[in-house]
Amino acid sequence: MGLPRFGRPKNDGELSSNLFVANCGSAVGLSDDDIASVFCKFGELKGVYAADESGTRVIVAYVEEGSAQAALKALHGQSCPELGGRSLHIRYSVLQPTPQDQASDLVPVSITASDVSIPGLFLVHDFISAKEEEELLQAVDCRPWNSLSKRRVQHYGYEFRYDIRNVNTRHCLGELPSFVSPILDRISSCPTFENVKNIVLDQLTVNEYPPGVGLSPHIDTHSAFEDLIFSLSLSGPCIMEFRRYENGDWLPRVASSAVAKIENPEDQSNFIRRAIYLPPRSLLLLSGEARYAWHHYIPHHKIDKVNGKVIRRASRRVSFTFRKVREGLCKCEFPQYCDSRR
Ligand SMILES: O=C(O)CCC(=O)C(=O)O
Ligand SMILES: [Fe+2]
Repeated sequence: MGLPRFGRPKNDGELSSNLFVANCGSAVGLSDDDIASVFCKFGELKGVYAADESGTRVIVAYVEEGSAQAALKALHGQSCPELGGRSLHIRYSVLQPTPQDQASDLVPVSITASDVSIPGLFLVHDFISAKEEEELLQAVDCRPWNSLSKRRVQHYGYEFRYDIRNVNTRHCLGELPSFVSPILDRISSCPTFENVKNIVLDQLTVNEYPPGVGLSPHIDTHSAFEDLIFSLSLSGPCIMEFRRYENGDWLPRVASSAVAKIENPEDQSNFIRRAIYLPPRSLLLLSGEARYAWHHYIPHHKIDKVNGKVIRRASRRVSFTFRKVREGLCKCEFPQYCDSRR
């Protein structure tokens, strides 16, 4: 089972026993226990949960609505001395059904990219051997991991900043490590991928997902990265789902007005969905429409259903995502999803 999911109340003025609290969390050095020790003064707590992957937003869930009301009144907009003097932004939040979990059983999971039928999406099975997989895992395991709220990451080339969903192009961390050179060479000579020969991939994000942990729906920021995004899956399988929203929805992640939509993407206009199974050692390419116009995400499941077969997530999945940092504005054909056009 994934973590409980919360969203903005449907009606203004609707009370709830849960609070969405922004500006505190693990990314600013405050543990769930630190936060609980402040909020428990207003009533019995059910728990403190990460609201998203930012590490700066949490859900504080009370047993009683009155406790949430009292905490909101006392703490909203105030700087909180027990939490390092941080000024908390608080609103009500309601528990959502888990549409991602339920609906993923309804969307058929394709094994091949041609079955998914999204232009620009490619999948190559067995792109690397089991020995190469082992070597890549060993290489990253002897380097330091950065812990996010639910998964660990490593960045090479340029650091990816989750708060702005972008990279700092002025801060280059150096070349990509030599242990990925054979992979990069193979990508440039792989006949499945057109137009790749002249592209120098210069940013690598390594993600390590424990079982049951996925990734929220997102489009990699257009202005941050060029067209081709490669993701190599190692160690364990997962499914990746895709959503194409009718109206587009590029939103800056840092704007407070965007929070509800990010927290609860189901609130947005209608979307169509597809899914693909990503086995270990496969290489996925998102390009063109698949990269620019479809949200991709990994459901927070411990078990995936693929063609009626139950597939258990392994003790971890590690992915290597290779991208090319963009210089200048994005000029894609999908302005409704593009931050360069806002
Ligand atoms: O883990 C993956 O395969 C995808 C990662 C991803 O979408 C991202 O880092 O933007
Ligand atoms: Fe992504």
